[in-house]
Amino acid sequence: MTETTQPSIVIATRESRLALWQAEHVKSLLEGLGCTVKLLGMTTQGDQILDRSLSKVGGKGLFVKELEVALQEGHADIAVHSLKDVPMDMPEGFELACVMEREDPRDAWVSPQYARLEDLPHGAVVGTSSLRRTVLLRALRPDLKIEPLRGNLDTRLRKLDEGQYAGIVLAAAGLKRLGMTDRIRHIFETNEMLPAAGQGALGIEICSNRPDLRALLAPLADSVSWQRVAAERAVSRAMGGSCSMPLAAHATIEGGVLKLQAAWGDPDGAATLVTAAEDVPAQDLAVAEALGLRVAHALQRDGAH
Ligand SMILES: NCc1[nH]cc(CCC(=O)O)c1CC(=O)O
Repeated sequence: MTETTQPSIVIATRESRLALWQAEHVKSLLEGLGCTVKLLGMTTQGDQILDRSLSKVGGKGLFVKELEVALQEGHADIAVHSLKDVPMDMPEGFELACVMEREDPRDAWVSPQYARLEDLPHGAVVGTSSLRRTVLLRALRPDLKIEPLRGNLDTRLRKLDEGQYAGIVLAAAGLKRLGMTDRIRHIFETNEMLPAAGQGALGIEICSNRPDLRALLAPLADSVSWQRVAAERAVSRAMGGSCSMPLAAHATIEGGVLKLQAAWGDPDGAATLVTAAEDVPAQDLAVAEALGLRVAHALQRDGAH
């Protein structure tokens, strides 16, 4: 009799509540495919450095480096990431094996007192450390005082509850995943606040020398989400994107049309935004990435740098 061994997978994950939820989510999907799955929790530099803004200390890579080392050394097989936190170009030897079905990509307004941004008194303090959210907030309400807010979701909500801010802006996806939709007062439409490339989407990273995992993970991929995110990430890549750049990119696929919008704001300048939008018939990842490049060039032509 032949014995079939079930694949056994170790997931490297950060230990914030959101990261653990995301890893557990992938774990249960993989178990549904017959795998045995364990989590390997770890702390990254991005989790430890909380007193400085990420754009100053080295950016997105800080949240993924330790996980990649665990993959490389064989302590884990896959890493689950919020794609928003994953650098545009993976380091040599690593790849994105799949992009999964996307949560709501939009930003949420969270405030105990004020239902809408419009309700804030003149000069109110709003918390965010995201340059993108800062320039977009400034475009909506130039009078607001934007102050830094770092830390995981629970830390940010605690700081809000301590009264340091009139309100804060967070990704709707994180709040929804953690069952905290009751904290959301308003979800910004994408024309009010254009989301970050990849926001709300999860990706699974593997070492490129593990084609077995590529095949195993294929059923978890969502083609529509992947094309949208590929277009958005191509804008960031072409702009030299890191989180020290105030850049927004958001794609949709409706009626077979891939539509991409992007915005760039001068971090030190006035409340003016450079925007660009284009669409193409949705086809594959290559078409999505080419669209991203065109939109990035349109931004650059109009003054983004
Ligand atoms: N930068 C932290 C981060 N990375 C991903 C999310 C939200 C979840 C997601 O985008 O999938 C968040 C929190 C936030 O921006 O409010």
